[in-house]
Amino acid sequence: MSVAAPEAPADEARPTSTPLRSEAAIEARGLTKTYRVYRKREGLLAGVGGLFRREYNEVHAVRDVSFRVEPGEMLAFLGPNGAGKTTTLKLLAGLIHPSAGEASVLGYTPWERANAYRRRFSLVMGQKNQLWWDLPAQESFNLHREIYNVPAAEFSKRLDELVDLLKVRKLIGQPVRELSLGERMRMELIAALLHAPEVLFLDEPTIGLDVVSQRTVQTFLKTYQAERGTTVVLTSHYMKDVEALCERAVIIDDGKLRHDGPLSEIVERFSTHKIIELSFAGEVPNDLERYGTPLKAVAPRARIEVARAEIPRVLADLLDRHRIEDVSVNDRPLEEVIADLFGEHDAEDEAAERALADRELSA
Ligand SMILES: Nc1ncnc2c1ncn2[C@@H]1O[C@H](COP(=O)(O)OP(=O)(O)OP(=O)(O)O)[C@@H](O)[C@H]1O
Repeated sequence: MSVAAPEAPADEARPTSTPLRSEAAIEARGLTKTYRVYRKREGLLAGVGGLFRREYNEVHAVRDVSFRVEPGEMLAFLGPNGAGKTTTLKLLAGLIHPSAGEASVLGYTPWERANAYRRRFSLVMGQKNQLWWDLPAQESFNLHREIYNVPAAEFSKRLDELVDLLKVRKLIGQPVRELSLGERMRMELIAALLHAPEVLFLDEPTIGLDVVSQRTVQTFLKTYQAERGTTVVLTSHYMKDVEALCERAVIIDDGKLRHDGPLSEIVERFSTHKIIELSFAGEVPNDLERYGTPLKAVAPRARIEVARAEIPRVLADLLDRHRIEDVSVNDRPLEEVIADLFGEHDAEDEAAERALADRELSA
């Protein structure tokens, strides 16, 4: 006689879809999200008609994206504005359903929204305030303790460590609306980490922060992640965050995956130019444009940006025509390569402006 095993409570149930390969902390396969956006038609008549027969446009936010994140890895998830980064993170956090494809995070299908999964990850969005605006952060932390069922002793210990690491002990009793953007982001991070998630999705955690706060957040994330082995997916427009924290990057553009590999390969793969640095024995010649684009430098040194394919010819020409004491050929900084790739030369200004507008809206 066989006895049916009692059914696991829906909450705790593991995903029922076909298990994906291996023990990756996160795996996305063919992840696709298409939004349907109501198309408003011009004119009164058309508007009235639209009440009866709605027309929609499709926005292909994420198209057939596949990648893996290993346990304990910190992955940079990069792309220009509107590339589909936030949508991907929302899918992985189970906030929205995909139009097609599969994903597995810690063995769960995110959009099945098992409570057991919710307790094991956190999503921090730099542009969204998740704490109670009018209450001290401490109150929001207490609420998180209740929601996530964190035992009191563990909660106190973690909170103690986090406030020290993020240097906000004196501020946790102050209403959140009185905090600076940098202080508020540190509180957001604390709230996100109080239940010790194994996976952390960070969407622009340093957006709009001043350089000092940016560095505090970076240092904190680095220390915390190294100690806890948390798996992190980080989106950021600040390449300094990315360079400080991640070794591997996935790049998406227009919803499609364009690169998945070491950060160092990005420069190799996408940089069309290199920089020749020269130290002249005499005067710096005034016809450097013939070799490429001269960059700022102090005599007797000079820097020229030169197309990669031209480097051997330009070097030979320079050495032939001038007395040169020292020469080196260097890659362009990652920040510049990414900015070119995304056509976002003023990404930092743009990000700061967006954060400011966001702050004004929520104030
Ligand atoms: N709820 C929605 N309804 C319709 N379209 C949406 C919705 N959310 C996002 N989109 C669109 O999907 C595309 C991808 O947006 P998403 O926010 O994922 O990009 P992103 O890479 O995070 O951009 P950013 O760096 O600017 O935050 C964009 O064209 C955006 O306008």
